[in-house]
Amino acid sequence: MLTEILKNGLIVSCQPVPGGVMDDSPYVVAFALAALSAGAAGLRIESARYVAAVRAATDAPIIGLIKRDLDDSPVRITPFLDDVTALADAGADIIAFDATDRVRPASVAALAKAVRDAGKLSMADCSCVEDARHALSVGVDFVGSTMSGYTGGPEPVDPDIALVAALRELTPNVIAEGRIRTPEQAQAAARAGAACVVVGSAITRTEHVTAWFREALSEVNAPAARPVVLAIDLGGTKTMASLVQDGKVIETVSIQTDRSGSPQGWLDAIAAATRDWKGSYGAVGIAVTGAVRAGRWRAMNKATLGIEGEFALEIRAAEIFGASVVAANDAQAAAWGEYKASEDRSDLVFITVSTGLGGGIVSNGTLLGGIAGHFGQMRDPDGGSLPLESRVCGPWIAAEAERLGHSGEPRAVFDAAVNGEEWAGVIIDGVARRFARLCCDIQLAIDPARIVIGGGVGLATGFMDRVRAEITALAPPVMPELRAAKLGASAGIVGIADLVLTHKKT
Ligand SMILES: CC(=O)N[C@H](C=O)[C@@H](O)[C@H](O)[C@H](O)COP(=O)(O)O
Repeated sequence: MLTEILKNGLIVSCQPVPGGVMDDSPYVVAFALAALSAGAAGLRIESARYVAAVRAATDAPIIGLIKRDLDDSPVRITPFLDDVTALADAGADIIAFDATDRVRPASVAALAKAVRDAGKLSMADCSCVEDARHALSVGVDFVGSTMSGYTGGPEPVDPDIALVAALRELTPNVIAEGRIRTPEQAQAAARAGAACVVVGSAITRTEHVTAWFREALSEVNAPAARPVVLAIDLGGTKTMASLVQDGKVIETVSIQTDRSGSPQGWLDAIAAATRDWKGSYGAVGIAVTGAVRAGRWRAMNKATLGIEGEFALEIRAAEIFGASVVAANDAQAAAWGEYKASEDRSDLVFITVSTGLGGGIVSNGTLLGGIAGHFGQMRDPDGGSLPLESRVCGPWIAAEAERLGHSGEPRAVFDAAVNGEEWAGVIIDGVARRFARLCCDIQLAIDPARIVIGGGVGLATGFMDRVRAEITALAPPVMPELRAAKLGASAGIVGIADLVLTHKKT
């Protein structure tokens, strides 16, 4: 009977802004009667007090709920069994309760039973299909999309029509609810299979509707702001986060990367360090050590940063930062930064040599994604099973120096080489020779117009000259054109910030 009345109907949720000027019985009753006079099929009313007041004014179907803010549970909508009784006594026909899978004082099954025992119908406010499946298995009468978008992460703007459609696969008793703000969205929900549609804020929260219009108007008059990007460079020892606008770094924070931590922990730490910037950026770019493919991150060398399996970096970061996210390998991002920093639009290979050896390739104006440019993982013909980067990096220079009884500081080894100390020259030349071979191989494989070199070792005094000398000695068919990187440590930050705006997903 009730199901028939509500079929294809509009339910108006009359929930004033808590503590607002309309948060009083006469307003709630007036909203309810006004909605019914215009053809609403039912009402959704919060609190036993307001349910009783509306029930005294109309016989129309009422979905009742009680909202509570609990210390020990995130569940807000009708958390207690006593709430069910209070709503039933106040005259609700349908009793709605949160049916999400979270820490809660009363189980979904117990609430459904309490509603049944009170002789009322139940509505499970769900956030996903699993919530609904469970709620139906314990005998609820209606499932609603009410909680979609409210169980963590940023609040979406649009209604979850896909969830409505998915709920319809489980039962015909689907109520679409949440962020339905236009007649077109209500139609979309009905077309997706909703038996009835709840509209709240758009009809009965004057403050919200006013703010929507005010914000829309202020956008028209605001000067065309250049987008600000939160750019993050997550490395094996240090993580940098900057606000970047128009290729310029506005502000930067730096934190240690907790190497024993996890990707989720690293993102949480960045979110905490950049908390004050929330709201001042519109998109997020993350450059990471390791490989990124289709937004998913995995380690290439677990010694640099250990990640178990694959991590859904773009999706998780979007949840945490509340903005769209583009992720890329750090050296690829730096390659893109160097490409954009120069006027030259010819193909470029970027190689960075520091604690490891990484790189990126820009071909035909496009940054190649996936593992393209992971030169450090290529085989060293004289290095046995070790990857090339284990003998073309700062730590190897330091280890060799120590083995020969000298200071294990790469910079000191370079200084000694510049000063003509033979032991140091031998170490650096060994690195330069392997690096020169790599450059010649890259030239044969990709034939870039230039190879841009960065990193603490790559840009150390005298290194590029030694590499050029080694290349000349190899007499390759085409001489690679070596150039020094321009951006230094900010290349990754600037590059990923630009990738975000050009949406160059890797
Ligand atoms: C998540 C939650 O607590 N939702 C509550 C449920 O009763 C209300 O605050 C919403 O106003 C109601 O769901 C209608 O949605 P909208 O106001 O977006 O049309």
